Amino acid sequence: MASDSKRAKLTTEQRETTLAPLTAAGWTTVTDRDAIYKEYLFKNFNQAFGFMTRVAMQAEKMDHHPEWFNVYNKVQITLSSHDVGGLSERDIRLANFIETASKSVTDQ
Ligand SMILES: C[C@H](O)[C@H](O)[C@H]1CNC2=NC(N)=NC(=O)C2=N1
Repeated sequence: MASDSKRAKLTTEQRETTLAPLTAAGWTTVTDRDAIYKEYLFKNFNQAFGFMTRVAMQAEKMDHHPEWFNVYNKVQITLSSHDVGGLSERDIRLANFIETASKSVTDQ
């Protein structure tokens, strides 16, 4: 049951409660599909790639992977659950992890 709901698309009510803090943090809903998006800017490539490394480890742990694009200090991320064709709890969990990871980026 719990794992079923994690696999299911978010309900309207879940969207209102779980997406609000992410929207406030700069995530937007994608217009042409059921997905969320945010662009992160870091100081340099090292910071961007360090951040991506943390996210990659977590994504692998969760078996839930971002669609992303990186050029130098810019990382553009889209999250969606391909198996259900839209947003699920896994996207919310990964987005929240990504937010935390982005804040702990420091100079190496
Ligand atoms: C076989 C494996 O469990 C699936 O392909 C996983 C891997 N990572 C995934 N990532 C995302 N974003 N959506 C998925 O549906 C998904 N499915």
